[in-house]
Amino acid sequence: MLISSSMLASDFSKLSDEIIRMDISGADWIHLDVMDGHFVPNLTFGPPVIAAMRPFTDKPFDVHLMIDEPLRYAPEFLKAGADLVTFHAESSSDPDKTIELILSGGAKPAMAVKPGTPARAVFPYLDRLFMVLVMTVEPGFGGQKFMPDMMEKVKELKRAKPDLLVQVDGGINSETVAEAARAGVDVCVAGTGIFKAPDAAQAIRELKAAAGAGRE
Ligand SMILES: O=C(CO)[C@@H](O)[C@H](O)COP(=O)(O)O
Repeated sequence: MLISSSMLASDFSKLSDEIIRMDISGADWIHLDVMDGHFVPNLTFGPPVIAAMRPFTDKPFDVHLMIDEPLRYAPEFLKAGADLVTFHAESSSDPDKTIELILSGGAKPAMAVKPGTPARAVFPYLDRLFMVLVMTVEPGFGGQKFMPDMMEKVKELKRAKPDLLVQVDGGINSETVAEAARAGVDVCVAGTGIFKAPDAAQAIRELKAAAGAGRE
């Protein structure tokens, strides 16, 4: 199980230290939640802040765009150093054009579905997607409860394309990570469970161990 640590739960007053802390704690990817106040009822950060964080780690930047117009803004996120760009099936941008743009910028494209959106919304694009993100909470805020019903979507996606990476995001802890692993999830986003733990490295190790046990 890969762990993508969500900077949404970090201390924003010391982002460079927090990135370094995740780097040395064993996070596989750094998850960056971009919210525009329209697509979701919250605002976070944009390309300049991501570009400022970029020099502090070589780990992949996993940028989750919770914005209305990913096609319009994706070039700025590519320039800021995004390695993966995830946009939502519910956004107003054309998915084919958005995928093309991300690929032409040298990054990996992914699509996300909110809890109320069926997995089949991304089926037409699966052949060009590196990953699908199944939201396990309503996007917008950290610290919410994992929705176990979403595991059906994970299984459906894996049946449709077995080598697709499936990511889940929201409410991940040592119990829910095992449930996700059993369903076939490859990447878990975790914010609160890592940043608020007394020892982030231990929290990441525990998540990975629990996922391993869940798969057995
Ligand atoms: O995208 C989001 C929320 O919209 C997530 O990345 C959360 O930030 C995950 O946080 P926790 O549930 O682990 O606190």
